Amino acid sequence: MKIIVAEKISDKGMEVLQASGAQVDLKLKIPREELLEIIPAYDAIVVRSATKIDEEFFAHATSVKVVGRAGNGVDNIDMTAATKHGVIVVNTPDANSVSAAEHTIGLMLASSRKSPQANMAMKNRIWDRSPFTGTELYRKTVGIVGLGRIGALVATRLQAFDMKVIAYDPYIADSRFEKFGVEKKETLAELMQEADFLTVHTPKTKETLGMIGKEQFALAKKGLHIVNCARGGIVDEEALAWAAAEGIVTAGGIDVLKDEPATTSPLFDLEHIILTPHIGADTVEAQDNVGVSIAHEVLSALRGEVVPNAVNMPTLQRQELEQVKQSLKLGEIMGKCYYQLNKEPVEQLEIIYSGETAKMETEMITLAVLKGLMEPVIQEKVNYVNAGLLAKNRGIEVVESKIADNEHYLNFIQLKVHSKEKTFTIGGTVFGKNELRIAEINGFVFDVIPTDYMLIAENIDQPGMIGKIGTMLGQNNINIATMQVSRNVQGEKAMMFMAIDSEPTEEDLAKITTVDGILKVQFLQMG
Ligand SMILES: NC(=O)c1ccc[n+]([C@@H]2O[C@H](COP(=O)([O-])OP(=O)(O)OC[C@H]3O[C@@H](n4cnc5c(N)ncnc54)[C@H](O)[C@@H]3O)[C@@H](O)[C@H]2O)c1
Ligand SMILES: O=C(O)[C@H](O)COP(=O)(O)O
Repeated sequence: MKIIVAEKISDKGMEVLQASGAQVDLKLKIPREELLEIIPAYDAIVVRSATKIDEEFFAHATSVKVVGRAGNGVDNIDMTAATKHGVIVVNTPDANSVSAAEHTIGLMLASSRKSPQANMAMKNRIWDRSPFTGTELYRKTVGIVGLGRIGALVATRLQAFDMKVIAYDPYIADSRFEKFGVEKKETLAELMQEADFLTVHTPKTKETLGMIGKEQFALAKKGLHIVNCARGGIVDEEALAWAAAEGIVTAGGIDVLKDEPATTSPLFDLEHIILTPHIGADTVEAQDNVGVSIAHEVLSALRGEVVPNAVNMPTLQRQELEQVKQSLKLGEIMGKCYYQLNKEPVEQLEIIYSGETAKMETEMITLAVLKGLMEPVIQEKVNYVNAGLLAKNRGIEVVESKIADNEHYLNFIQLKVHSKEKTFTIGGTVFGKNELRIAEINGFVFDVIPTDYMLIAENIDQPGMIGKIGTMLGQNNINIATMQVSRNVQGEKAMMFMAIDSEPTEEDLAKITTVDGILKVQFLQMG
């Protein structure tokens, strides 16, 4: 296993990676061209916010299975491209939140008291108190844009300063505002009109880029203090410069700029706006948390284990994952059967979860079914990350339904795979903790343990069929481990389901079909 660490993570994080036995190459500040040249040799890459992980990167990164973002924001990673290439992106969304929140408050206090400017004067041996009259936070109104992890930490901390906290976040429930004692504002305009201090804590998205612009500043009270410790560009830099020139914004602290690393921005020339070079997460504690967390996540993802913070696939808590683990296996096995038994392209995949399975988090099971379904016929690697997208691209409509009760089984998954001409069905259950069973194929009832090699034969329900097929397989040196026969109407079509110990050749199968009464024989590779 080879892992490249392209941006600095803590020594503790490096130690976790190295202890895994993987080859870990630290390549700080590696030029882009060089990175693209060497990346084909790596299984995983660890980055922070400075490395662009885009389509061009993935086109070169042919062996990369995991991108570890040692931090929170993933706006430097093209998630669509990662998903398309089946690469898992993991991050550490919580590990640096406290540091970012504290830096936000630090910027708010420092800019309000002009501490950095006073420090500069002192270092120039100037003792003059008069330019540094500041403003208190006490009893002022702070407007928070985005009441997520960091927004909420900032809110509770500022309440200790006796500030009135109002927030605008149209994507969260009212209960979250209530939980943090924050007054909800329905519109950004309302927030802008009431705030004495404004701080943004949204991700960088199409919607949030430039969301605090000239129009918003024009609504603000004169003397607004502003902080951006989220992402550069959410507060439009030109607009902020304009608002400062107009006396609308009189203080501010900005940790993030639109184009980083930045040496040009209208903000560099603003006396009352203090700047830091994206250091919100740069504390010993945050970097230790981030480094250790990302190391564990990357290693888990590489081993195909639980990844709690996978950004581009459904995540499950450890307990939920334990619950669905066997259903994932069952779903994948059943999905795998379709193209081995049918040649018609799938139009619609119906997945019916019933009994206890209906109460589970089934999103991942559906992905497991899709993974199994497409793996036998697709050249690209199919995994939980790209299975949904690959199915969509192949025009497969996925319909899930849940039925609380199942007459016969405690838990049951049934697939109805619809092609243009017909519908193939397969159903299965998990007995006890981990006993998988195929319980139905095309209306024939079974109780079969899926094994690596299986044969399915359709035959006329007449005496002597089992003996004939057994003899035929024996002649070809194929041992039957277990066998079940199922029929619905006496004398009509029946089905035999056999677990065999070795893989038959095409010739073996052809010979069996010559047996009188055998209608069809197909081999299934389940493992
Ligand atoms: N400066 C740093 O070093 C540093 C450190 C950590 C995180 N960050 C950044 O801080 C930001 C917040 O991180 P977080 O962990 O709190 O994220 P989060 O996902 O927990 O919260 C973001 C909140 O923003 C809200 N939101 C999204 N779009 C919105 C919109 N258009 N209007 C209003 N609200 C909107 C969401 O509903 C959510 O509640 C991110 O941009 C992250 O990258 C920066
Ligand atoms: O999103 C984050 O986690 C912060 O912005 C920190 O980014 P960094 O890891 O590049 O410091």
